[in-house]
Parts: sequence; C-alpha cells; structure tokens
Amino acid sequence: MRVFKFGGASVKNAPAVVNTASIIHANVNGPLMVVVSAMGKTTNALELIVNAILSKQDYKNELQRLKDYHLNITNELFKAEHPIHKEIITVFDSIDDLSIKSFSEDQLYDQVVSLGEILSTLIVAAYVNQNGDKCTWLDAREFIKTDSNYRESKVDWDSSKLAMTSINFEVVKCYVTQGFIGRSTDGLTTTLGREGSDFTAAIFASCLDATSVTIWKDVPGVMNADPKRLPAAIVFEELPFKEAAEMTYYGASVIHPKTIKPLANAGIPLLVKNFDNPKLPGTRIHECNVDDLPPLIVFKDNQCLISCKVVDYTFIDEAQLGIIFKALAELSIKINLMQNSAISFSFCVDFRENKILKLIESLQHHFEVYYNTGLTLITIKNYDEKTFDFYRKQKGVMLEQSSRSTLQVLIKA
Ligand SMILES: Nc1ncnc2c1ncn2[C@@H]1O[C@H](COP(=O)(O)OP(=O)(O)O)[C@@H](O)[C@H]1O
Ligand SMILES: N[C@@H](CC(=O)OP(=O)(O)O)C(=O)O
Repeated sequence: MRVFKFGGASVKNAPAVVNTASIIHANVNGPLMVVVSAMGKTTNALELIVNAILSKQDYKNELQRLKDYHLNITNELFKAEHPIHKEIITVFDSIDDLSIKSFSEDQLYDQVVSLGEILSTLIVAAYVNQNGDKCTWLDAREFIKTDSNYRESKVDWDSSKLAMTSINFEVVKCYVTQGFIGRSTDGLTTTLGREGSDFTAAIFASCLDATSVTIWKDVPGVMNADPKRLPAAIVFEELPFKEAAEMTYYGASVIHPKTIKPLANAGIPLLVKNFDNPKLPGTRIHECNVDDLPPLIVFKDNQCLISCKVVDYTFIDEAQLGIIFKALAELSIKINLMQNSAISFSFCVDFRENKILKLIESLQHHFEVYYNTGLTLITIKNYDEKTFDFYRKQKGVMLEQSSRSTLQVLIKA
C-alpha cells in the first residue's frame, strides 16, 4: 500500500486538479491512500475569516471570495447538474453556524480552517470518479485521533492505528482523504499545525504499514537549497533520513519537520516528486549513506533576535537561564539559535508577534530585554571553504555560530 500527498499548489486551480487526477489515474489500481491539502492559499484565507469572526468584523466578503474561488473550479470541472456544487455551498454555509457557536478561539480556528481540506478532497474525489477511476472519499477525522490542544494537536498513535484497522483496501483500492486535520476525544475537529499535511501522510503510512510515501511538489525533488532563493540549486537523487530531518529542523519548507520521524522509525521511504513531470526520478529519502553531500543551504525568514541582559552585573548562570527557558516552554517557543556572554543571553526565534510580545513582557521582569525583528537565519550544513567564507561575509550579520559541519548566520537583510 502506498500513500500519495498533494499540497495546495497541486490543486490550486482546475488544470491542477486535472493534473493531480491524471497522476492518481496512473496509480489508481492501488492500494493507494491519497492525502490532499486545501486548494492554493485557502488556509490563509480561512485564517483571515476566523480572525474577522473573533474580532467581530465583517467576514462575508472574504467568505464570498473563497466560495467563488472554489465554485469557479467546480464550474470548470463539472456539469451544472453535478451534486458537487451544492456540496461545496453547504460547506461554506456551515461557517455561519460555526461563527455563532460558543467555542474557544482555538476551537473555532480548527472548526473553520479545517474546512479547506474538506472542500479540496470533495472536489478531487468527485473529479477522480468523474474521470472514470474509482476512489472513495474518506473522513480523516475518523482515523487521526488527537488530544484537545487545538491548532497544534498531538496525535494519539495507538487510537489512530486502532481506528485504521477498519480501512479495507480489499474492498476499496483508492481513498482520497484530508491532510492537516484530526479529531479530539471531545469530538471536535482539530488541526495538526500549519503545513501539517505531509505529516498526515506519514501518520497514515506508519499506521497502515505503507511501502512508501510520495509527496508531489512543484519542484523536481529535494534540492540543496530552495530554488526560489538559489536558482542554481541541485536535486538530490537520494538523501538519508537523518539529513532530511536536519534540513527540515533548520527550516527547509519543502517537507514538514514532523514527517520524517514516523517514516524513519518504520523504515518507510519518502519520495519527493514533481507533479508537473511525474516521470522525473525525484528524491528518495531513506536509510542510506551518501558520500560527499554538497553544502545544503536553508533560509529561514521572519526571525527575531532577543537579548536578555542582567541588570546588576551578575553573570549569566543556570538560575537565569532557567527563567528564560521556563518562559519559552510556557509559550511553546522553540529556539533556533542561541549564544551567551558573561552578562547577556541572546537567542533567535520565529517571530509570531502575539507570543513574542508576551515572552518579552515576561522576561522584562528579570532582565533588560532588547530585540530585533525582520531577520533571516541562514544555515549551511556540510559547508565547504567557499560557502563558509561567502555566508560569513554577508552584509548585516548579527549573530554567527559554527560547528565542524554547520554554519549559522543571522542577518538583517
Ligand atoms: N531544499 C529545498 N528543495 C526544494 N524545494 C524547497 C527547498 N526548500 C524550500 N523549498 C520550497 O518548497 C516549496 C514546496 O513546498 P510547499 O510550498 O510547502 O508545497 P505544498 O504546499 O504544495 O506541499 C518549493 O516551491 C520550494 O520553493
Ligand atoms: N492547508 C494546510 C496544510 C498543509 O499542509 O498545506 P500544504 O500541503 O499546501 O503546505 C496549510 O496550509 O497549512
């Protein structure tokens, strides 16, 4: 059994859905589990709608725009009498009901934002069937069981695996299901964190003991840098799980960071392939050794550098670090780079405004706090002399750190 995952770019408009269906067609004899994300930038649009509902602002225009976007796609793909148009309208109508229910902010977020994946999978499943291939729409929430930590839910692996024993590939060869979403024990829809559909593919693969996972992207495979940043980047034919895990940890957005662990633990290869050119070999991530990997460069934008300086010339010690780490843990903020001197501790984190302002406020009770935003963290794994010199000499370096294999520089662009 194999798992395919199609992201937002693979289903961003009608021709993209047709292309996705053609890739499914070539593999539909299965057994196949197809995981699909929301179309294009739908999740961002649904976030705007949730924010408008929460701040009691008008959300109807944005909702109409998103509804039109989906209905334009169904109008291009299906005849007027096809039931899909009505199904899509029903999903959009449900947002009005959700907006007046007494959910917490995060619960409301998950109930609304998860609808992007419901919409896309209804359309893809209907189109694959119209195309003459048999596939069954599967509600991922019946199988991906999570805790109640809305927006960033943790998977209950045992319950999910148990639920998946009812999936029968003898009866149905091809299922189409949603990435990114699950269900809590409270019975409400949950989400697994932004860009979490790759992770969903890994969960299904691990629980169903798949032979491989293929994630279909707009790039020819995993490259030694984001080709949008470095057009000369080269494609890896194969990569060890360890290298891929580290790349994602440093911020390479081509694969969601939680995807690698379940696959590596189960020994399930991860293939990254190009949806525009499925014949290209792509990248195979598996247990292997690759000698002489080229320097691997990861750019992580929207970084914030925070420096905590002691106020009375005490040296930075374990107690002071304890205060800083406790504040970070309470807000679930991950450090991307850190460095200490005698009287100050500096660290770099993703700039999520709400959380960071709360963090700074809490740290100001103990330290003089300085911070800079709008920074980019560049990580170069397996650097050579040329890349090492080049990135250290970038303009605006604010912090720099290197080990025997990895150089990190934080720059103000
Ligand atoms: N090392 C890398 N190799 C290939 N693509 C990368 C890399 N780092 C970042 N990317 C970016 O990842 C994008 C694909 O991921 P993403 O946009 O999340 O796809 P989707 O949402 O369709 O799943 C590419 O368009 C590319 O710009
Ligand atoms: N639609 C969700 C989940 C996801 O993984 O999307 P994509 O596969 O397009 O990155 C998001 O945008 O966060």
